[in-house]
Amino acid sequence: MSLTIRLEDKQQAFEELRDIKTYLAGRNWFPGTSGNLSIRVGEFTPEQFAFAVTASGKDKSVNTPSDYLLVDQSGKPIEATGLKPSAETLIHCEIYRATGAGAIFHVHTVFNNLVSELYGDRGSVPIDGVELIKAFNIWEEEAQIEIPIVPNYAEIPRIAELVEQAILPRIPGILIRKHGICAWGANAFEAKRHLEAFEFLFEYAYRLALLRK
Ligand SMILES: CSCCC(=O)C(=O)COP(=O)(O)O
Ligand SMILES: [Zn+2]
Repeated sequence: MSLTIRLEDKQQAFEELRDIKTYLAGRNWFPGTSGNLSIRVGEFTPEQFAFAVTASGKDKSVNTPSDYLLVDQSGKPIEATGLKPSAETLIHCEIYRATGAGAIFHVHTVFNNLVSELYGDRGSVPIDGVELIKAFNIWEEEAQIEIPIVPNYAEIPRIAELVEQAILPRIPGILIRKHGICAWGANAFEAKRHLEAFEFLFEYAYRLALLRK
């Protein structure tokens, strides 16, 4: 069966990507062309879906007419284009397949890199009782969560194959060690809320570790 994407759905996804890219660039969360964003478009089954993704290597603090393209569940472009999908598209493919999410945002920040190294050997970042855990729809008092960390490899398929096992049911994100965070949600609004909450919690975890030293 072939994928049919409505023009208006594609345009809406590209507009939403531009808006969130502009906002995150304003927070300086795309240093050195790092980071990538995607929004799923159309019907979803784990075997077949499509998403709009940022093109590889672009300066994400600049908006141009050629910043996004549509790819399928294997990360292959589904329209004729001279653009290359993000080098990390396969990671997005695996997250969509495993979670059915509607949007995935990946950023490199100093705090997410620091905590991924601080807790890298442990395999997850522990967060204990911080109010902002509620941004993940976890409402219990003094909730304790673990944010999973996967190793960083030069070959993206090696990272992608670790994603499914690493994902924890209540936690809408994974850290790639000394690389960055992929956060997701049912839509762009939720993925942004999750990303901001993760970054707050990473700064908190880093500063708390320093205070306790
Ligand atoms: C310059 S950062 C190295 C690649 C990376 O980790 C990243 O997030 C950006 O890659 P893309 O291909 O999506 O531009
Ligand atoms: Zn990256």
